[in-house]
Amino acid sequence: MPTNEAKCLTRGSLNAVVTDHGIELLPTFFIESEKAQIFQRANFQFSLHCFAIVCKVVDMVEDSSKRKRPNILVTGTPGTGKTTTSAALAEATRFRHINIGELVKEKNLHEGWDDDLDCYIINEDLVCDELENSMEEGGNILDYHGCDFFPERWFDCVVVLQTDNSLLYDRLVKRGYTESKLSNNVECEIFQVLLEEAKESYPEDRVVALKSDTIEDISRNVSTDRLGEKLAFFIPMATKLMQKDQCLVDTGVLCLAVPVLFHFVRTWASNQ
Ligand SMILES: Nc1ncnc2c1ncn2[C@@H]1O[C@H](COP(=O)(O)OP(=O)(O)OP(=O)(O)O)[C@@H](O)[C@H]1O
Repeated sequence: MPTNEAKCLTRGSLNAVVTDHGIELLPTFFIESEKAQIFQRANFQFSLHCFAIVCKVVDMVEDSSKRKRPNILVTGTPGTGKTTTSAALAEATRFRHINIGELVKEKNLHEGWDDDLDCYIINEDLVCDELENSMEEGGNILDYHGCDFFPERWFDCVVVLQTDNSLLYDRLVKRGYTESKLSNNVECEIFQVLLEEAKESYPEDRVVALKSDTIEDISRNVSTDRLGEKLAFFIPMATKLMQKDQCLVDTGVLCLAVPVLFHFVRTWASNQ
């Protein structure tokens, strides 16, 4: 198995075949490199260990798909509506809304205040450590105006909100932003900095850019009509993932159980 394949693929199948020597497990299971080594040495003869192997396979299937629900990152320039959209999305999906700015403040995940930028200097490592368990579990909507320091594996979808420059300007003025903060953010929007960052940090097919000019845009972005078009997997994906996981477990067990049973019958018959 080529190393790159072993590294990036985590699923496949493991077939048990009855031979003259007993049962051999033939791995076509694409797994992480460490686990791959176990199976590269495969051609396991059937023995009492077989039961342990079956358990291991089932464990691995479960392991490789621990996340039963997707994680979504909602990003964009400040003022594009991340918090408003994430809150609405959380209500529609029943997922957890995590506002990174709030989390940083609440849990002290920063290295002090930056007077020039007028915000906390966040400690990215502390933030990632804080979130790791929840992200592994899935079902999170992260809301932050940056996206390049989160692990790529965390997200199934990265939504980049975009707002017309003059509308954004007005929103930020209403917030009382200083002139330099205003122009920084509007420039950031003009040059689509967040969209570029998202495309560089995540596979393109996971990145969705959505217009967020009006309240109607927000409701359209999280409505079921819109789900059918762009975000269809937000709600159904959780169910699909669970069905797929169950199916993989079932298939793994079935692939092994049938030949194992056959072997027992054959051994029993030959002893008669
Ligand atoms: N699509 C929209 N249409 C109209 N108003 C909006 C829209 N999105 C956001 N707003 C308004 O703009 C302001 C900022 O919204 P919000 O806090 O959701 O933005 P944000 O991107 O999360 O900002 P930040 O990054 O600073 O937290 C709020 O007053 C909100 O009501």
